[in-house]
Amino acid sequence: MPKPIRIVVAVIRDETGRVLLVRKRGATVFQQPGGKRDPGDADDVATLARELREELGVALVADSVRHLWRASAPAANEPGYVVEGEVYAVAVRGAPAACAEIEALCWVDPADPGAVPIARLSREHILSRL
Ligand SMILES: Nc1nc2c([nH]c(=O)n2[C@H]2C[C@H](O)[C@@H](COP(=O)(O)OP(=O)(O)OP(=O)(O)O)O2)c(=O)[nH]1
Repeated sequence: MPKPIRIVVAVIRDETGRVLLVRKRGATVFQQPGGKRDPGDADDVATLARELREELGVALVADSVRHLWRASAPAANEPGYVVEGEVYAVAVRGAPAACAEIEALCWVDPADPGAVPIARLSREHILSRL
């Protein structure tokens, strides 16, 4: 078995409780904003701040960050791999927009995400627990 891919992901909610998901260019499923830790990131919060700035053009509100849990699932975009995600609830400053490799955003009701295609980590281990 290959080593799990370690990722750090964000739960960002709007005022009605909907959760922000992103779809990368070339991917079919939506997933949490976030990504792999870079060697230059001091910690998970640094990874989140960098990924949210790159993907959504927003600023992480540092004192909002709350670790929720760790969860694993088959990786959405890398067949044969498992992702192990540290999941954080966060607030951001600014209006999220699809930047860099993000092609689309969507806001879903975690209790009823509807027909949107959603990666397993998000569907089975994040949205279902919010
Ligand atoms: N960001 C993120 N990645 C997820 C989630 N669920 C899930 O299976 N993945 C998978 C997709 C990819 O296979 C891997 C994360 O890669 P990524 O492409 O988001 O991370 P990255 O920007 O740091 O990576 P890279 O382009 O440098 O390879 O984890 C999720 O909710 N959020």
